[in-house]
Amino acid sequence: MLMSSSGEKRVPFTPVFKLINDAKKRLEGYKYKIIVLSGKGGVGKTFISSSIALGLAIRGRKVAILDADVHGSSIPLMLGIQGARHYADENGDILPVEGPLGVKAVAINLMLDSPDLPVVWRGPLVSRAITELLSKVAWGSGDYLVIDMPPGTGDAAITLVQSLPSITGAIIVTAPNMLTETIVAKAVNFTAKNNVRLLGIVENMSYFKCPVCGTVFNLLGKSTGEYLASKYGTVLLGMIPLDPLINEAVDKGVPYLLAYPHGEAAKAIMELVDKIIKNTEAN
Ligand SMILES: Nc1ncnc2c1ncn2[C@@H]1O[C@H](COP(=O)(O)OP(=O)(O)OP(=O)(O)O)[C@@H](O)[C@H]1O
Repeated sequence: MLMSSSGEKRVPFTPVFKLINDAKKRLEGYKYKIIVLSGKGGVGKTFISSSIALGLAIRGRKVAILDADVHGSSIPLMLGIQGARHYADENGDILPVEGPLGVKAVAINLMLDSPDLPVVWRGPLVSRAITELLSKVAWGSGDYLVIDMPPGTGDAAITLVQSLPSITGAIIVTAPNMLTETIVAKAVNFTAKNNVRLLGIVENMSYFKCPVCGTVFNLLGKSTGEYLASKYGTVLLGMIPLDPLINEAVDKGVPYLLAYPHGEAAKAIMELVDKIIKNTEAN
């Protein structure tokens, strides 16, 4: 600690570029970093990110997940670790919370006194908080880091992408007919402008298959995933059906993929995970 000439205590100020460098170094231990984004809230981005992380762990990969959706942080809920809290080691480094199947999770929600407290921060503060968080987590090493991105394509999303070393690819989550076209276009442009490879689009809440008669209903409207993928020169990685058991599992505090491994959406998620593995590990 330093003292000013008038005797006031001074501590060194860490500039943002140093935090970004520190964050990059700390994340170098992960072979593949996948960002999951959507241009619009409520399409199931958090459900898809947490399920990809768990699915990769089911396939034997060492996985970590970052909940960067600061205002709508719900990864802990989806992983069934809502009551857990982050601790720091003796160096002050933040330790990830170990979730099911050894998935390491980092989330602002796991640092709050109560998960119900709103995070009332404006854009610049959110960006700084994310960078600072990334620069202080003892991530260790592993195969995959999945990042549930902040909603939209604004400041927080840009800062995050700039703080990550060598992003393997991005997955855009969409849902049928939710004004998808412009929203997906924005997300696609975001990846292009930030030089991130687009792995593909996932259409969530694609359809509902009646468990009794097997009839398929397009409850949210006609699927647009295939059309959007071809329009933006990418692939449709998966169509995940609506499954009421997802919220039932969340309410029970158990991840859906573990509670209902034979559920309709679980099968589609595991197919998606296998495509991700093929796509990333072959390159
Ligand atoms: N395929 C699905 N079938 C049924 N319910 C789903 C499905 N996908 C997500 N949900 C539910 O929809 C709600 C919104 O999902 P989620 O929180 O993942 O969306 P989000 O895009 O991250 O939202 P936000 O941007 O508002 O945080 C949750 O209650 C989730 O359990």
